[in-house]
Amino acid sequence: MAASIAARSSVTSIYRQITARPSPSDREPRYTVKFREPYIRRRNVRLSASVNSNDGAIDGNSDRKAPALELPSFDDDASYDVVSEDPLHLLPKPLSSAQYSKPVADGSRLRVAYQGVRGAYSESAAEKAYPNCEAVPCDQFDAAFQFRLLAKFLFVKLKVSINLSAILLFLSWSLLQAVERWLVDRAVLPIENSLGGSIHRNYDLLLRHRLHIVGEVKLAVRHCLLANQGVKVEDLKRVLSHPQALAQCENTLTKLGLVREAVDDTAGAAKDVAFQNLKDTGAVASSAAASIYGLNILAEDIQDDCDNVTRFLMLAREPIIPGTDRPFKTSIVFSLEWGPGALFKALAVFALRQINLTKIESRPLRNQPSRSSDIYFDYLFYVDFEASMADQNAQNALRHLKVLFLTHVAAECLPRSCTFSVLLKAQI
Ligand SMILES: O=C(O)C(=O)C[C@]1(C(=O)O)C=C[C@@H](O)C=C1
Repeated sequence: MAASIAARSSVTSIYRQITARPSPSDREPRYTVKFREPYIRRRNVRLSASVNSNDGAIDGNSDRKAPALELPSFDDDASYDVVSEDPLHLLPKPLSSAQYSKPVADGSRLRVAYQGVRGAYSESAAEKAYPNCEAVPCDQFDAAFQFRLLAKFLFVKLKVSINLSAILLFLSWSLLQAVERWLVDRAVLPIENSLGGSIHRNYDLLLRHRLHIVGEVKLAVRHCLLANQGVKVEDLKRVLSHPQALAQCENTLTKLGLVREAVDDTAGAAKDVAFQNLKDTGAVASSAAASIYGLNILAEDIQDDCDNVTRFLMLAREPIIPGTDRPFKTSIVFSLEWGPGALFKALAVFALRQINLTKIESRPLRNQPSRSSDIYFDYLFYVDFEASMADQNAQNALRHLKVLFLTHVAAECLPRSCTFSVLLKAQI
């Protein structure tokens, strides 16, 4: 009987000890799975693979032995491959392609929320991805929305037309909640920077929200040191900015000996400096922020590397179906049962099919009981690869991944995969 993982919001799983045991009959180690104490895994990860319960064991049967885990073979990997036209029912759902700059169905402009105030880099990213969009500034906090009923009352009952950004800011609605609650059509989320690396908090946010990646955009980020008119560099004692921006300007700020203070976004820093007419405090922000808030540019291009690029993801409520007519990129997230070479074997399913990986990131899996030895963590692996989910090759790779780690080891729905996005490179 097939059980859909997606249907389970909290998946009961079991703690297992994997031991490698040399088998007398062949030279390759065989892995046996020994179940120990049961525990509950509560994950908010959207899962869309299905698992055959005949394989055993999401029920926590403590004596069940799992079959041997086979190593991925470079000779017989084709045995996992199918050429059928419709294998998708076994696989993570294919998601999204992009709807760039198209008006929404009612003819109005696409509303794209970004975190921060006017002049933030995220605003430029929104405008780059969707040139005719209405970019909507939004609060960053991921807090629960306390005024939902009030907003519903205003919008639905009184049909009040109020400036959207004012409402979003007033209500402290988070960026991603704004999309989820249909106030905007897209959200822009910085995910990675060429100097600072991955923006981990935003990786975690991807899993906490029911949104799909529908595109990405890369933006050259050129930071300026801004101050009020008449203020000189020597007058400055502190500097305000977003933590990522402060980190990207580490060398310059260290040379200047400025005390760094983190705020929610770069443009917000510029706004604070201007509105409070601060004389001993500067801001690291864009030249656009300088002109919006009437600040002077004391220094340009102060980032540690002149090629400073941030990659932003575009998120939407609805996925769109990937095709094979253009190049696609797919993002998946999964976790692995630990054991020798587990990650190597997982990644081999892509290498075997000449599928190029463009990014791998790991994050600790939260709310997990610690393993007995206390030295192992569980991880979520985020992998981006260059293929479309409509491509048979990509489907086979994910099937292979599933066979290796779901059917054999897991009795318990591992990998807790999979796709939360497919995005279209060609249009970016
Ligand atoms: O503060 C801003 O202006 C942002 O858009 C945020 C952000 C980020 O989170 O990385 C975006 C681009 C730059 O890397 C610095 C800051």
